[in-house]
Amino acid sequence: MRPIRIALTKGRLEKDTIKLFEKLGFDCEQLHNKGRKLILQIPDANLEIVLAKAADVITYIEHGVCDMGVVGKDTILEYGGTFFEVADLGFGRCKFALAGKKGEDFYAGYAEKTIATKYPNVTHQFFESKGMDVKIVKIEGSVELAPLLGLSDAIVDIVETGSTLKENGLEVYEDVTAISARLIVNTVSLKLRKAEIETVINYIEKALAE
Ligand SMILES: Nc1ncnc2c1ncn2[C@@H]1O[C@H](COP(=O)(O)OP(=O)(O)OP(=O)(O)O)[C@@H](O)[C@H]1O
Ligand SMILES: O=P(O)(O)OC[C@H]1O[C@H](OP(=O)(O)OP(=O)(O)O)[C@H](O)[C@@H]1O
Repeated sequence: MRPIRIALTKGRLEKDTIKLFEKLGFDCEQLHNKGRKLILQIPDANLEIVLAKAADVITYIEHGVCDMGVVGKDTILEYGGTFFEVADLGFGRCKFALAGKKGEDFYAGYAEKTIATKYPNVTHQFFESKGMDVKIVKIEGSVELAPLLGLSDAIVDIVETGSTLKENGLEVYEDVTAISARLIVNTVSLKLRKAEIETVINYIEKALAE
């Protein structure tokens, strides 16, 4: 049987996830010296680590080719899917916020608003919950440009330190939802390899409580 596979979101969540694995006592030598390798071993724990883009972590878990995953709540809210969300890992903290040019009253006037975002589903749900019709424009990155260039009235985007907004003359109008990294598990794996997966979850929960 193959080792339990954990899909790890590349980029901002990588360092803190490795720190957590080290706290569990795992040998993370391969993770530290990965070079361009995408599949790495934690030999002493019989775990295999797969490095993937955020949305792909969910895809690999849903298809059952990875058993567990570490992914931001932002990705879970945007892409959804069938899996168990078993723990809030407490790192990767940031938030979704509605933001726009400083000093403007977003809710003034009756004209339909245009919102630019990398997260159309989160944005749709946010405005639907307010009973407000908006036009959503999908942007792939540096979403802050959209209101500055006059493409949108506001953005829904991730805010962490707030520096990107501040340095571009923008401000938060309203918080949408808090975000942090989550541990997710394939529903079938949790049944078929229950003991092994629960051992990892228990280790993680113990480390988080320390
Ligand atoms: N300032 C931030 N901006 C974006 N994501 C953040 C931030 N702080 C924490 N995160 C978390 O880190 C996760 C990974 O973000 P990262 O920017 O590394 O990859 P990404 O969102 O796929 O972006 P890119 O397409 O630029 O690689 C996000 O899904 C989110 O949960
Ligand atoms: O509040 P801050 O600490 O400034 O962080 C928020 C910024 O970081 C993210 O962008 P990222 O760097 O991932 O680039 P992107 O816009 O190309 O996605 C996010 O989309 C914001 O632009």
